[in-house]
Amino acid sequence: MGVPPETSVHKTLSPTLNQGKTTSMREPSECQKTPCSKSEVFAGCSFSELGLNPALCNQLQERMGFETPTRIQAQSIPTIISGRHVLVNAATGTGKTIAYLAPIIHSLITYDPKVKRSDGTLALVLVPTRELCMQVYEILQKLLHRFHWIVPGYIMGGENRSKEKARLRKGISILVATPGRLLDHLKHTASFLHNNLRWIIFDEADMILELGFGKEIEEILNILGSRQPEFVGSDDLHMGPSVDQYPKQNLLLSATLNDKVNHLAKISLENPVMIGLEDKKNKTCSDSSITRFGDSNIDGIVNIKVPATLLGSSLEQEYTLPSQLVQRYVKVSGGSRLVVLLSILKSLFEREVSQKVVVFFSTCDAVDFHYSLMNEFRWSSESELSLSSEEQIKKQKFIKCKIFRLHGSMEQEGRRMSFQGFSSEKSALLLCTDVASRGLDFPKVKYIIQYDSPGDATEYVHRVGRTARLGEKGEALLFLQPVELDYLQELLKHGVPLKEFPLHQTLNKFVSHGIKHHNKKLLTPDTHPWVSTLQRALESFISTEPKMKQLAKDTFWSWVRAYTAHRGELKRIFMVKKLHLGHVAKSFALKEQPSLVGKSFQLQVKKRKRDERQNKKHPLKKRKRDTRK
Ligand SMILES: Nc1ncnc2c1ncn2[C@@H]1O[C@H](COP(=O)(O)OP(=O)(O)OP(=O)(O)O)[C@@H](O)[C@H]1O
Repeated sequence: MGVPPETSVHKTLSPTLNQGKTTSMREPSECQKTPCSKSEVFAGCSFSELGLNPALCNQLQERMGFETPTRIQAQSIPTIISGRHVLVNAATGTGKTIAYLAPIIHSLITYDPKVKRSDGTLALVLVPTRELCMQVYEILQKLLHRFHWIVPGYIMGGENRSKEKARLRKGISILVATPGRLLDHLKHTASFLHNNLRWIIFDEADMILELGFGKEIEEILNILGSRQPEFVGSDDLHMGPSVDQYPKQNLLLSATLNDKVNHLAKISLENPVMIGLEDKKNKTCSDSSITRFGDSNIDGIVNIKVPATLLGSSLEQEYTLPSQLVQRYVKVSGGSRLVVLLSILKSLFEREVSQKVVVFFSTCDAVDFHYSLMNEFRWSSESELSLSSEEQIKKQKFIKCKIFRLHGSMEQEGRRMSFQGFSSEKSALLLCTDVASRGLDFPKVKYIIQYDSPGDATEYVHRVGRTARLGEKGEALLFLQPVELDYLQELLKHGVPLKEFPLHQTLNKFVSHGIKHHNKKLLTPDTHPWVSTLQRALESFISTEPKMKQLAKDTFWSWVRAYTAHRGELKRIFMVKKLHLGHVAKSFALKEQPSLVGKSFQLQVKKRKRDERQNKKHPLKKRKRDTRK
């Protein structure tokens, strides 16, 4: 294998580890701004000015249609080419994937002699979810179209291990992987060659750790010999490759950072450059200096001492959200939630011919229930009671659009089809859990609805980040019950202010036949005739469909269970005892609250106890919401 051309840059680096030191790399005034329109997302330079190989620049332009780099790409690409370890913290949808893939491909293209499959894996991209794994792999395939000798590949949970083994045996130059499956192959696939590994990239680094993969990551770093020496225990020393043939470079990227990333940064990054951190954090760094785009003179970058925590506490982190994103909340009591959700969705899909909406739920059951309900519930604008049989036939789907679902309990093939189907549709609705909240780049999503509130502000940021990407417009709506309104203060602590959604405007659009005129302004969602009419229709539908009724009951139980799973400060806001469970039942179109003493509920309780026992063993995997990735 050829000698990497950038190694000379490394000679200027201190050969010793520089733990606790980072470098701030900022383009004057440009990276100070929140991305708020296309002109502020993109940099004022070309890909070739960043020093990228001309053939790769062509590929970016012709195959991908990318004329200009984004600001985060303009900052990251030259720094990564220079060989420095990097930590990138930038808003959702700002092009972080190309920011790390382009410089790695650039470096691999320039290897002389050329990279061969027998060199094994040279770059490893770690991602938290299977969908993100597929997405990064697909981008890689496009980028590498002209560079057939550099082979992309992926390994992830849910796939066939033997087929993966065969692919690894042949050799994969750039490998995208989920942590569990990667560790499995590192331990059990002898033909997986990785001693030439040069790059490890943690995409959505905080999520990988949030999911409880901390131990796996440490083990992976040990096996790959990429853990920083002073953090390697004596037992681990034998695990890495005997000779570090080429300089290693690790990259961490995420739109949000947390305390656990501090630890990962410490054990995996050597003297890193920090890109995209907000002003506030840099102010804590006394002697930061500025490096311009394309400046690979790393002597010009001053290392800065950072406090004990590299990134500050996640409890106080201010998040950067695209400012063109319209963020609102809607206050709805439990009993009217379902009708309000369906009404908002109906009006969104009637408003625009091509509309893409994502709705987040807390549990897999909730996704399945609403998916079945929205597909099966039929409606006519006439009042239910006055319908003749002929009119019954005219009843149509309430929300007329393609509906997809995505959650962690689905079969792999179903997940793949939903992911690809929703991505390729021009107009569609996706019902999902947080499995879809990270990194997924569904084109043209205009509206995000958080029907069940997110765990914490970080999750909020990632969920809404599925819209308003790359300077595009987008709207986000958070459902809150009156007793949950303190959550707005939680968001505000992180610099996320929300305005109230004018719900009456949406509800007033719907005519409810046979109901006498009210003063519309005085109506609340709970007293609105449209809400009660639709609620009655939904309850009558559920009561006549035994399967749906059982699903509604199961969903009610698991929803209550998930509601108790909020952590820390949020426990104070989301308290089951503050909820009216009869109203919660109405939100599943049940006329009565299901018993909390029945057989099914006992099964749920047993499951919760089992989870709690597991949580004691694995404290990081605490949430009972859908955390399966
Ligand atoms: N230079 C560019 N010009 C035009 N489009 C780009 C450019 N770079 C990336 N994109 C597109 O921008 C979108 C967002 O990119 P990407 O998914 O990498 O963002 P991200 O910052 O990783 O987001 P998240 O934090 O949500 O993971 C993608 O559709 C990608 O193809």
